[in-house]
Amino acid sequence: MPLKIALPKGRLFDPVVDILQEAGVVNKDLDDDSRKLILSGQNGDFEFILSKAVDVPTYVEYGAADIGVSGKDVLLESGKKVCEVVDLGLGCCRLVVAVPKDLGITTLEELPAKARVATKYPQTAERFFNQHGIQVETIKLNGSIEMAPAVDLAEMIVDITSTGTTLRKNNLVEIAEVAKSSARLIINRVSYKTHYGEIKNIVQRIERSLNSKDDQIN
Ligand SMILES: Nc1ncnc2c1ncn2[C@@H]1O[C@H](COP(=O)(O)OP(=O)(O)OP(=O)(O)O)[C@@H](O)[C@H]1O
Ligand SMILES: O=P(O)(O)OC[C@H]1O[C@H](OP(=O)(O)OP(=O)(O)O)[C@H](O)[C@@H]1O
Repeated sequence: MPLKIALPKGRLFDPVVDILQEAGVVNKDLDDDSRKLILSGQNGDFEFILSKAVDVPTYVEYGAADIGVSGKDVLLESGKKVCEVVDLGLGCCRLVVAVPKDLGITTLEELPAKARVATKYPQTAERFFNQHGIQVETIKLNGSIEMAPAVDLAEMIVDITSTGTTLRKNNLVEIAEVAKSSARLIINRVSYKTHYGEIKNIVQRIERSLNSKDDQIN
């Protein structure tokens, strides 16, 4: 039986495939544009499941995939029970609270009571505001979150920022950091025991490859 690896389509796909190729886990080109969603590895040793990024932890938790790659942001939000084994150091971004610049708010304490927060990450946002003793109403969106305050859907947002361009272009300013995120290698808890040798070998090859890259940079 080939090991099943769930890969996120979208922005993480190419850099993740590069890492797997550098580690010698994959030695053929994988294409996420071919409409084919299950791809086989070179010697029938792996099967690659091409999933929406947000669904990878689900495939891995249920054992439909033994291994997967997911952003930490998605892992935090999903609450799925998987083993998180390697920080791949890509897809680096931060989950932040941001408000319209012209409100002049700079801290969480200045937020209006029961403010509405638009976000793709309602669980993570709720948890964060609860921890800070702030009551909010979360409104779940699936994209273009930065638009919400401008159209009076919400007073603030919790979303990913990387370069800061999207916040700036939409007249928003960050007032707090919720979490840092990067892509993680995750393993199904049962597979990690039943296929320990094979999976450990893959993990070590990826870690060695990442370390040798770090050595070349330093
Ligand atoms: N601007 C960014 N810079 C760096 N990493 C990012 C950025 N935006 C998102 N990410 C990371 O990449 C992961 C996948 O994002 P991607 O946009 O491919 O999927 P998505 O958010 O599910 O979008 P879609 O709904 O279009 O599939 C996110 O979960 C996050 O960890
Ligand atoms: O700080 P920046 O470098 O501008 O990046 C941040 C943007 O990147 C992501 O959006 P994405 O392109 O995935 O679109 P989305 O709105 O559909 O999530 C994220 O949701 C932010 O909107």
